[in-house]
Amino acid sequence: MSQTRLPLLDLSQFHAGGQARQQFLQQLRHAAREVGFFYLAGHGISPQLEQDVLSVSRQFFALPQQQKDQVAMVNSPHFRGYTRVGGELTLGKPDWREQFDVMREAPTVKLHYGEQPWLRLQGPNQWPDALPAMRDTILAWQDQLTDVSTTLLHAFAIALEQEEHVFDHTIRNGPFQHLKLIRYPGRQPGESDQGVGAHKDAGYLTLVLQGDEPGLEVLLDGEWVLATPIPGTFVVNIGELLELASNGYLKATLHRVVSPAPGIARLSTAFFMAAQLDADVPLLKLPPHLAAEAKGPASDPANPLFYQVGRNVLKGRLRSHVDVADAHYGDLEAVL
Ligand SMILES: O=C(O)CCC(=O)C(=O)O
Ligand SMILES: [Fe+2]
Repeated sequence: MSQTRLPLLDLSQFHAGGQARQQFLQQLRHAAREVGFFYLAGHGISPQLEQDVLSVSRQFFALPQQQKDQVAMVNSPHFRGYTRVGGELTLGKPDWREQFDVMREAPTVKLHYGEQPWLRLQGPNQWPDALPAMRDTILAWQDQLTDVSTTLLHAFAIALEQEEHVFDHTIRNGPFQHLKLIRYPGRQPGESDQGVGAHKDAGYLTLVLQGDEPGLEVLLDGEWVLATPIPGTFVVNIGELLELASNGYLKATLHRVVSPAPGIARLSTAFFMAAQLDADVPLLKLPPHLAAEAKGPASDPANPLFYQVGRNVLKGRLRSHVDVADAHYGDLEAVL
């Protein structure tokens, strides 16, 4: 495994304008095209909020198992709440991490016959009674990460020589937000080291906050490269929606997390932003010099992407959380 650094970009250069902005856009295009991953500094999110999020996450995972299970995801048709170690699958194998999933806080939609099944993704989050401050901290975090992701989406549009607001109609009613608080326990001898198996993310963009422990690895030119945590930065990666929108010009890159050594736990938060559920993936008209390099998205025949965002998101959720699928979507699995 290599220790090579991923590119590091500074978002304050984008806001500064002039030469600094041009340099940022050039670096962004290069990082997203060649690597699919980069560190982001200068994002403007307060270090205090970051500490509060990691602290509430630590407190949550330290709760007695029975209290965590009170907010188990299997209670929620909206895929919100707690998943035990081994409860989520990647490539059909259990991931050795426990996690707490949050999305946009919304009322439940009453589904009528013939309506789109992905409407059922909308609804309330679950929150543990034991941590009354958790809700406000985590929702503030989700909102701030949404703002940073939206700024990045504008920057991507410009970097691809599009109108800055070319993606806005796909997030106008509120992009699809999905936040995970994650804890990777140290592996015991003989146990699997699949913290999370090799995968690409499905949305537009992902922002990962790593605590102090390394573990996130990125596949570059056939080699797993460690994304060493850098304080004050997020790791940003391109998801399959941006790859699809740019006809493969931008790259969604495989990555994984290797479990920490025995006795060490790794904390992270991952925020995935996609287009709103009722959107279709926008297909950009690239200028000829960029289009010449856009060879189509690298799709996995075993897991075809749908251009309809809600359908794509629901398919991903059903594959990852089989218990939720069985409990709440038994009637739909054949359709998807
Ligand atoms: O925990 C991390 O560092 C990354 C997690 C990840 O890639 C994911 O959940 O999609
Ligand atoms: Fe990921």
